[in-house]
Amino acid sequence: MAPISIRAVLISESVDPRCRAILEENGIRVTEKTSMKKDELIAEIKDYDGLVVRSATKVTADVINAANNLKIIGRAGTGVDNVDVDAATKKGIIVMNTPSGNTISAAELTCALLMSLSRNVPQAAMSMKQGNWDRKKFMGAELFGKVLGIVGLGRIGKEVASRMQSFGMKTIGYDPITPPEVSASWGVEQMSLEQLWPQCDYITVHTPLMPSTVGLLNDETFAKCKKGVKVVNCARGGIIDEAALLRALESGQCGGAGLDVFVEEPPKDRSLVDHPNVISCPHLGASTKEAQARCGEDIALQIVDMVKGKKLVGAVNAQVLASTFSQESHQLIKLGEAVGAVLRSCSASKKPFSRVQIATKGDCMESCTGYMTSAVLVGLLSQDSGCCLNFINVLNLAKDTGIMVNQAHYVSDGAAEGVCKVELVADGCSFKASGSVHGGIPVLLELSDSVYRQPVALTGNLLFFKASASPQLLSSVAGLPQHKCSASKYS
Ligand SMILES: NC(=O)c1ccc[n+]([C@@H]2O[C@H](COP(=O)([O-])OP(=O)(O)OC[C@H]3O[C@@H](n4cnc5c(N)ncnc54)[C@H](O)[C@@H]3O)[C@@H](O)[C@H]2O)c1
Ligand SMILES: O=C(O)[C@H](O)COP(=O)(O)O
Repeated sequence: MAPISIRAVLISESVDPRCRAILEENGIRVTEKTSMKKDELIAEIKDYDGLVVRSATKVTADVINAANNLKIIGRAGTGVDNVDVDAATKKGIIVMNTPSGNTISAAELTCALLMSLSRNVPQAAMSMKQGNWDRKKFMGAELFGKVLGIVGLGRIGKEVASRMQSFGMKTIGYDPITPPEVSASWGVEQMSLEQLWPQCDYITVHTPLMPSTVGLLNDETFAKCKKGVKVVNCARGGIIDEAALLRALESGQCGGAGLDVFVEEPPKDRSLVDHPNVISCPHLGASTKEAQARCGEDIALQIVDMVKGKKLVGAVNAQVLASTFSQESHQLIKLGEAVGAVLRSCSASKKPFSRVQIATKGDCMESCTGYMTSAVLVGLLSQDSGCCLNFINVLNLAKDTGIMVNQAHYVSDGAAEGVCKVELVADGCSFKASGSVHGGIPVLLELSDSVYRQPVALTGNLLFFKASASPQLLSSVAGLPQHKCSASKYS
């Protein structure tokens, strides 16, 4: 994989200064422009290869489509719901985040809200500032012995669990991916949401915002909870349905809410913020010096490592790309792309492609199974796609254009060299090619039914000439005397 060149990065939010410093130390020009409106961002983004954001910049499809040079969107933080990841993937742009940099800070704020809810700390502090001394009004309840339901048992959910266990809370939870035995090892008993709702005194959500998590707590689920349940949302606005929460607070079904995040930030509708049983923060989960230093530094280092071709860390939409950063992958990628390009030329008059079958053989090809399909498809589809094709978008493009792609790997049959065989079906005709790497150079071994006695180096410009085996014809094309030419079906 050719190194990804990043010369200019735009930072569109307040990101720790270490981010800029690290990028600049590595020869990347950095511009910081915060609080841009959408139109300003659309106008500005054209000049950059990289964009670094936090949660406030909405990197919509409009912004992405205006970004002709953009190669990376770096999120100095966890949630990427403010980035249209599908649009970025389609355009071949890497989306990268720093998912562990603010875990502890977000977990600590969640715990602070749980404690504040149990003892009315913000309301009492406000009352004191107003000159009152009201001991009765702010009667609280101990957390000790209460049940905390944690929905989403990833990084933050886990840290919240261990901290609240030290207060003597019983922690139960639900997560569709984290195995129950794993969460049990850190003291969280997993169960279905149906079982969880009625048991909880407190519920905290720690899932990403996505269609399946929008409105996890809604009118119906609130009704299944204990009367007076208290809820915390330090994940994303909308995971707890805001209108349902307000109704539950008003009816007393919900006894209090701690909110760090809102569907609209800042929220124009202040009904929740102003409710006496709600304590809220302006999205402060990651707002600590430590978290910001980690996230700012991490995103810059991840970008630099990628540019230097060292490794790819934190990419959320480029799983294939991550396996292409090893030295040995470079020649194999060239091989796949070249075999794809040869087949593209051979089948030029027979489009569209309907099926591509890729088979790799031999131990040395085992490591490339993750990216060989993408490499072949890049070679095959590059000229016709009309967009910049790369390992981030090529599988999607093949799928969108209805090309059926199969890949298989076969263990070595004793032959030392690894082989990559590709069969392409276009307009009912089949085209086949196989290649290998000899002495660091990708070579063609077979093309359709012709086997080359002398492997053909897949470098530079190649002319494939199809004719019946006739030394006279070949000598006239090559401009050489007959005795110096040998011909097969393809030469
Ligand atoms: N308030 C803040 O400033 C702040 C800071 C950091 C992160 N966050 C938010 O917190 C979220 C969680 O962060 P994390 O680092 O723990 O992420 P994570 O990916 O480690 O954990 C998320 C967990 O949610 C689980 N999940 C997915 N769908 C689910 C569902 N339907 N029901 C239950 N669980 C489900 C996943 O399996 C995963 O284990 C982020 O997506 C981000 O939006 C907010
Ligand atoms: O997802 C995150 O990382 C948090 O919500 C933090 O967002 P922020 O970087 O805008 O504070």
